[in-house]
Amino acid sequence: MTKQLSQHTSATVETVETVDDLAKLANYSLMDTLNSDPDATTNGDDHRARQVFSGHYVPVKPTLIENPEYVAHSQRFFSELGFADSMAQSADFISLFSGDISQVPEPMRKVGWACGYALSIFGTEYIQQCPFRTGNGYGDGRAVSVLEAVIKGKRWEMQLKGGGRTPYCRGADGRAVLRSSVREFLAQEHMHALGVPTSRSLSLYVSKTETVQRPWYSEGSNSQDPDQMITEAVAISTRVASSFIRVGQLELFGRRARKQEHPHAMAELEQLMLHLVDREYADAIDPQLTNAEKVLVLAGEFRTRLTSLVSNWIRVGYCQGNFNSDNCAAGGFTLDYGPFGFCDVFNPQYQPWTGGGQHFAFLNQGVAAERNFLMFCTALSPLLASEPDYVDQLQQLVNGFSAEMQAKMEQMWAAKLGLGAFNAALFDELETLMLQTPVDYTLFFRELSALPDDIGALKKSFYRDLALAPAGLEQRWSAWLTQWQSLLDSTVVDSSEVGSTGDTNTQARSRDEISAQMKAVNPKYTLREWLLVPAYQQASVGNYAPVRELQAVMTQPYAEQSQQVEDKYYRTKASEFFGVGGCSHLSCSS
Ligand SMILES: Nc1ncnc2c1ncn2[C@@H]1O[C@H](COP(=O)(O)OP(=O)(O)OP(=O)(O)O)[C@@H](O)[C@H]1O
Ligand SMILES: [Mg+2]
Repeated sequence: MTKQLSQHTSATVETVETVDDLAKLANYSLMDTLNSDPDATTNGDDHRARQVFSGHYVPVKPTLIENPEYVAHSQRFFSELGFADSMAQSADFISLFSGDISQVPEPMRKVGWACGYALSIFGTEYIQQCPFRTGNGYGDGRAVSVLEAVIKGKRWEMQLKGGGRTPYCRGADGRAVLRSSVREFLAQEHMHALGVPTSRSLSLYVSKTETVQRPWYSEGSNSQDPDQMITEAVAISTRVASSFIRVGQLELFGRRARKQEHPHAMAELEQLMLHLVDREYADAIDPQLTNAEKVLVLAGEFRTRLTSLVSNWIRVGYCQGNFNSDNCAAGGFTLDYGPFGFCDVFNPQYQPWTGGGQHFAFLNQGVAAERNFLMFCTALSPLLASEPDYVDQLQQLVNGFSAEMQAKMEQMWAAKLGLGAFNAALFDELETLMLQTPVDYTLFFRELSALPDDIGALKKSFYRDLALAPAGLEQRWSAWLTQWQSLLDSTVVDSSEVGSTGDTNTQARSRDEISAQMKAVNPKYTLREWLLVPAYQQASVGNYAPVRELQAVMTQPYAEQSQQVEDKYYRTKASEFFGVGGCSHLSCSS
């Protein structure tokens, strides 16, 4: 069954100026090394919702959006890839990334692929979401990968979101609307600029003529659920990552292997594991190891990445909202910006998605990650069936997750506070004060990063006038600040811990250094929902300037930027936005 891993034989192209240049870099490792659904047509024309019983992928042709119009591309990512900016508005590039791959030059292929995956919610296996009640009809319902390329020595997979129906569409339209595409497009590049691992944004095109209906909120509605159907333009955003393998995908193959659903089930699980190692963990896993050894190292590496991912999310105020196993990338980066949100008010229970439940709330994300890690290990455990010692070691990794998560969280809080070590008493009092006041999470930590002498400057982040707050709150804030200042003064920090200089010498820091270190971990600008709403609303009437302005601001989230930018974007959430559907909470994201 195992096919030869494809070699990185693509040509080297310094600057990619045309789709012809890009085609020269094509190198399809997934299609060439993994198994295609044996029931699928090879031309990818079969878009019916159906069960897919085996194979790692289904060949699928995307369905183009009619009359595509350029909305935005990521200049930064283009530059990292060596792509000429002009390409984003060239006819052949627009065609390709708005879903028409019928004309792509060789060796690019005129067929893309979609993958099946399973779903677990907070550690419970589900098959109910599959229309056939088997799990065989669930997967990329509207995500279609169209290219893999080795660019500057690194392999990238390019995936259209909203690229039309696939066999996993479950009767839905396979489309994404402009609103959700703008959100995901901006969020991915913002997250990258925040220093948090993520899939990246390449491009965003909207159809000038094709629309679909979606439930949504009427203007100013306070309803939890959408109260009307609206007509929205369809769009295709292209996201790019080293792979799109999800924990849920390993689970689909793990479940099949566990239940011996077909003769190749175990081999397919093993192939997928090796493919994951090749795509995401090649630097960390010695190819000479046995497969069972690889599984253990893989799990340890994934645990390290996942715990650091979640502590980073919390550092920047991000709540994924729907952290199911199928939205958890096995490479340990952020994937699927659906009902996500960047918090305004600090609230451990913050959860923008009305359907999400508290288990995916802001400060519960570490526990949700632990459940996904458990499902990751459960999925791989059939590969250790003949190695009881290894099963035990895998279990140890699961048992140790929460301690590693806790350690990463403490490191992160210490860095946000400019301290070399976590101080539980100081943090507990701060958390209580932040909740009681309440405070704006981003503004608070950024103001603190200026090392204020008194609490005056911090009040910019308070959602309540302390004069109207319970007696004693102001004094407690002052006492907290004094205690923090004295810890700061007495602290020496290993500068490598905050990731700024790489210098491992322990040294005393000047106030300027402390402030600079804090500003490097406490962003000034985050992509709050009330900033996104006007941007996608304007985009829906053909004005893309606000999207591009937001993109420019949010791709430099730690920079001070101009006074004008500060006045507009460095603010607490206005009172009229609280409780508003589509702004303070969301139901669906598609
Ligand atoms: N309009 C649609 N047509 C077909 N399938 C859809 C549509 N919207 C969502 N799905 C599928 O439903 C499942 C759950 O949706 P979810 O909101 O997690 O995904 P998504 O945002 O489309 O996906 P992704 O995880 O790929 O970013 C996914 O498998 C997705 O492909
Ligand atoms: Mg998803």
